[in-house]
Amino acid sequence: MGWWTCGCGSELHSANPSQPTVVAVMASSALICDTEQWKGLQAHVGAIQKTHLRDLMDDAERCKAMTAEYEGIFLDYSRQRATGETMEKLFKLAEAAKLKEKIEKMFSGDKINSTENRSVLHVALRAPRDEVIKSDGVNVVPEVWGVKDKIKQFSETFRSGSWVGATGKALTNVVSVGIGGSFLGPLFVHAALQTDPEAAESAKGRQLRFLANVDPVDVARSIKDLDPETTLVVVVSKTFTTAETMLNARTLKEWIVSSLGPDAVAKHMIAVSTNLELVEKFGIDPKNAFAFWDWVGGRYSVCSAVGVLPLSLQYGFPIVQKFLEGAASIDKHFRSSSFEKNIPAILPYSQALEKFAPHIQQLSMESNGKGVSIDGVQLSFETGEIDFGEPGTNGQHSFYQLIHQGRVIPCDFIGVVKSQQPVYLKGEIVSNHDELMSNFFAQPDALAYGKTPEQLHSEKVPEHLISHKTFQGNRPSLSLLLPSLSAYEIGQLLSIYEHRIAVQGFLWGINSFDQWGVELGKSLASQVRKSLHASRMEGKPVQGFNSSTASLLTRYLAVEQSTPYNTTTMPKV
Ligand SMILES: O=P(O)(O)OC[C@H]1O[C@](O)(CO)[C@@H](O)[C@@H]1O
Repeated sequence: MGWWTCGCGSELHSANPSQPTVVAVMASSALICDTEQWKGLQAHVGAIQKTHLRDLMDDAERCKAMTAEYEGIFLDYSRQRATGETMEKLFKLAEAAKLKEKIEKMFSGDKINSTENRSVLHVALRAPRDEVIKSDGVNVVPEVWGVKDKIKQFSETFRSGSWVGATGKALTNVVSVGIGGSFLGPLFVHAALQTDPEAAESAKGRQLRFLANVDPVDVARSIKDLDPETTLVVVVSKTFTTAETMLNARTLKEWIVSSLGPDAVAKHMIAVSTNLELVEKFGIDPKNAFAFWDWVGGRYSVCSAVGVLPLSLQYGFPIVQKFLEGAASIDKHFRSSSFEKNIPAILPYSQALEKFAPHIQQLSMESNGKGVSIDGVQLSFETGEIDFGEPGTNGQHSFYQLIHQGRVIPCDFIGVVKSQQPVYLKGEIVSNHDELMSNFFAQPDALAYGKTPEQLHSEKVPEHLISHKTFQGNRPSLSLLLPSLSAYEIGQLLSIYEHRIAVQGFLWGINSFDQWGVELGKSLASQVRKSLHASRMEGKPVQGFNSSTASLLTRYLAVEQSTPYNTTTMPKV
């Protein structure tokens, strides 16, 4: 597994400075930007912008101080445009935002997702069996372990070959159907485990695939070369109403039924949901349904049956349990360490972001892309980040030019000391992993230092191309170095970023756990769906849309599709 870089659109201190009255203690509906601490930080940051990272990096004491370590995970944030004074001011800001209290409320099951009146308890999903975490006065940990025990048992039966399909054959392939949080988290963990030697050994002879997008081409990809006889479909949906997931689930049901008959569904389809009634209505045996709870946000659900079930089918429960233990270790660190030493609590100050997987993109952008405070007050500063990234050196051959000489985009570099798959070729200067990591160590300095006009002169760059802005550097980043990347560290990494995103939301004073925005697109798609149906089936003209959408739809409908509407057609690939 390599390393990733990440970007975002803004920095904390670029918030709009025109704020109303200064208040020292925040009233419940006051914005964080109205506090003295925010304004003090803003003024300080304005001053620090004048100091180049080259000069900040000259101070070895400062560099040493701007690090944190936990269980061998090492964070170096010295390439942030910040000093010890900045950090003090940030921690004061955290106090003003009541960060400690908010973290405690999350762990204690308070209904901090106030718009949905829900606790936010993904930490309970990885809590040890004897821990007590209450929501609505009820300890949820035994319920969590009840589902985990059921998954353990089911996955052992499945993997041992005792669970047989409709034709008596053992099942070796799993297609997990789900989208958003019901897909991206499990995909990330699967991608990371796939190359871990221990996990790979456990997964020998098995396949785990995902079907998320509603494009029929993706259906074709997900079942290419699979035989329904040896395939198990896991339908994963918190609500069991998501249009894309349900259509994909019905499509794979048809794939199974048309080949093995209707009774095969009981052996070839299982589900994960909070809505067990709808699971049963769909035709899945309730015995083969795995529950989770409304206090688990979709995008925070990878540690529930959403991830634990498909991953246990592929890798076995013991490996997945190690992943959960890794996440739990960070939960403990996050809850109990002082902010100065607290890795997830320090990360957000950098305002850089990761995309070690598209999972983190959803986690961050769906959580913190908000325009009002948790009390509904319009924000006068921007929240949220635009997150993107690439594994290893891929980004270097793609978007890094923008980061080096174009916009300032703070980055996180995530590296691993021990490769999952070490390679060394006799005669090569370095091992393949050292080659990868050479770039991990070099890029942050290239971003921080850039090139001075003197250097450019000595490189004989034509005079007219040289200015202090040619390659100015001063681009912030942070480096996170993990000892290795086994299931345990994968869990740790996940938990670090989950908490990092929560801290950002707590500081900004927003609700990171609702997602009203995405609902609008869904309801508009539903109008289009009705219109397409009416036009295709009843020849009705396109109506009720603006002229642009109407003409796009008319153009789309003008071309006859190769799938007639009244017969079932399946992918041919
Ligand atoms: O698990 P469900 O209910 O199918 O929802 C899938 C995804 O849709 C969203 O609600 C919106 O994209 C996500 O928050 C969620 O992860």
